Amino acid sequence: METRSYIHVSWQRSKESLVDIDHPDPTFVDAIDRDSLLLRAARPVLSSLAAELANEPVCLILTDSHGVVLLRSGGDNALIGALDAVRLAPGFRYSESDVGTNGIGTALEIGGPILINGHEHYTGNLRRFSCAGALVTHPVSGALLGVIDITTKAENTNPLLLSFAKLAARRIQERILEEANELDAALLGGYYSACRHSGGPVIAVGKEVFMMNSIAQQHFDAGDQAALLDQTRETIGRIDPCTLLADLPSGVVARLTYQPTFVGEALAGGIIRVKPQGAPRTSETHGPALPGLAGTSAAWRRISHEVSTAVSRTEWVLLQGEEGAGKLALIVAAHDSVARDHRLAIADASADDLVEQVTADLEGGADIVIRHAHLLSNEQLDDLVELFQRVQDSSVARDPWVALTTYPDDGNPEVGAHLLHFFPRTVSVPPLRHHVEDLPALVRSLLNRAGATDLVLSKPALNQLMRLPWPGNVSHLRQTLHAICRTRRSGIVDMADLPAECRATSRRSLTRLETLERDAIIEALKVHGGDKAAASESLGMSRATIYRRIREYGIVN
Ligand SMILES: Nc1ncnc2c1ncn2[C@@H]1O[C@H](COP(=O)(O)OP(=O)(O)OP(=O)(O)O)[C@@H](O)[C@H]1O
Repeated sequence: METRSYIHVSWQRSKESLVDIDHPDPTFVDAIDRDSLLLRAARPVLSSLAAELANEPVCLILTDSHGVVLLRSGGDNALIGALDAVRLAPGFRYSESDVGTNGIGTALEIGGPILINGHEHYTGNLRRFSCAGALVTHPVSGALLGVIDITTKAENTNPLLLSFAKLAARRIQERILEEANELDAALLGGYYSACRHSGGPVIAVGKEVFMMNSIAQQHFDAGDQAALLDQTRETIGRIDPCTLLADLPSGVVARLTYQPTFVGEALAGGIIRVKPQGAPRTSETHGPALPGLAGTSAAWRRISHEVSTAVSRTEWVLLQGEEGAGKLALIVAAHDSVARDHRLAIADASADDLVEQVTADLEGGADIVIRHAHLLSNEQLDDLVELFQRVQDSSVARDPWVALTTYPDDGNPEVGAHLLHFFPRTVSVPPLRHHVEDLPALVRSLLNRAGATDLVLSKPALNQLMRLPWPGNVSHLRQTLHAICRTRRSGIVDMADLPAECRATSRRSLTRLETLERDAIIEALKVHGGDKAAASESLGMSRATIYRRIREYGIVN
C-alpha cells in the first residue's frame, strides 16, 4: 500500500472510532510499570540520542504497546510546551482510537514504521507536528513492546525522522539483548557456584532457561525429573526466596530451596537446591495397590495406601486431582477393600437435591462421597456445614466416613474456607502423565472392562500412548480405547490403528485448522502405507510441506 493509502485508511478508522476532530481527548492511564524491560532498555538509549540531537527541535517519545506515553526525551521548551498542550505527555494514550491518525497509534495499527506529516494527522490540533513512529519488538520472542516516536514541528519535517526512529528502535532492541545476556550470565554464575558449593542436585530456572546439573539427572529418573520441572515452573518470576516440597512420582519427597538471582533490580531467574527427604517407598513398606484397580507405580501405591488408611480410621478425606484422574475409582476401591460392610453412597455436587440426598444417606448410616465439590453453591455449602457439624457432634457407635473430590484451582473458592476443617486429610491424585508407567496396566484393565479381552496393543503403539499428555487423564484414555474397540475387538492394535489424535505429539496446542490438517496428513499416510510422496500428492501438498508438517506436528509414521 502507498503511504497515502495508509493515511486514507487510517482516517477512515479514526472516523469510525468517533475521534473528536477538534478536541481529541487521549485517555490517561496512571498504572505504568516503571521497571519494565522496555523502560530499562530505553532510558539510556533515549538519553544518549537526545544528547546527539541536543540542538535539534525534536522530541523522542517512548510508548508501551497500547500507545501510552512512558517517557519523553529531548526537545526545546517551546516544543515541550506544545506537546503538553495536546497531551502528548507521560500517561496519555496516543492510540488511533484516542486521537486519530498519528505516528504512534498508526504505527501500532499498521504494524510497522510510518512518518505522519503535519497535514496527514486526522485532528486539527496535531497538524502542527510531524511524527515518525517505529515499533519496538522483543529481539528474541518478537513480542510487541512499544513504539518509539520522534516528533517535531510540522515545518521541520524530514524523511530522516523515520530513519532515526528506526535506529532508536534498533538500539533499544540491542540493549534488551544485552540485558538478556547479562541476566543469563548472572544466572549461569549463580548456578555454577551453587553446583560447586552444594555438591548435590541443583536446578536453575529463568524465563527462557532451565538447567539441571548432572547430579540431579543421575539422582532422579525421567518421571521425577518431569515432575521437578513442573514444580519449578511455580518459582518463575518470584522475587523472594522460598521452600517448596515436591511429591515425586517415585515416592520420594524432595525439598526445593529457591533463591532468586538479580542483576541490579532485574530478576535474572533463580537457583533451586534440591534435597531428597527420604528414599523411595517400596512396595513392601507400602502394601499392595488396591484390588480392582490398575497401577503399581510408587505414586499410585502411596495414594492408594493413604485413602485406605483414611477409610479404616474413618478420617474424612478430600481428594484433589484433574478431571478423570481416578479419584472416585480410588475411593470406591479403597472403601471396598477396608469398609466392605458399610454402604458407600455416591453423590454429585451438580445434583439439585444434593443436600437432601446426602442427609438421607448419612442418616441411613451410609458412608458418602460427594464428587465435584468445586461446583458446590454457597447455599449448598451452608447446608452441608450444618449437616456435617450435626453428624460430627452426634454420638453414634461409628461416625460415617465422608470423602470429597475436587479439581485443583477450579470452581467455588468458598469451598475451602467452609469445608476444609472437616477434612483433616487431603490426597492429591496425580494426573496420568505423572504416573505414565501405569499406562500399560490401565490399558489392559480398561480393554478388559470394555469386553475386548483379546485385543492387544503393540509395543510401539503403547509407547506412543505413553508419550501423550492425556489432558483428560484415565477417562480420556478410556474413551480412546473405546474408540479403538468400536473398530475391532481382537488382534493387535498397531501404530497405524491408533486414532489420529494419538499419532502426533505436538509441543504446542494446535488451532482447529491445524488439527484438521494434521489428521488429514495422518489419514493420507495411513492410506498410502506411510509413503510420504504419495500422501503429499493425494493431499495436493508439496513434498517439502508434508515433511515440514510431519515434523511440526510430531507425526509418528
Ligand atoms: N487405576 C485405575 N484402574 C482402572 N480404572 C481406572 C483407574 N483410575 C481410573 N479408572 C477409570 O477411569 C475413569 C475415570 O475415573 P474416575 O471417575 O474415578 O475419575 P475422577 O477423577 O473421579 O473424575 P472426575 O473428577 O472428572 O469426575 C473411570 O471409568 C474409572 O473406572
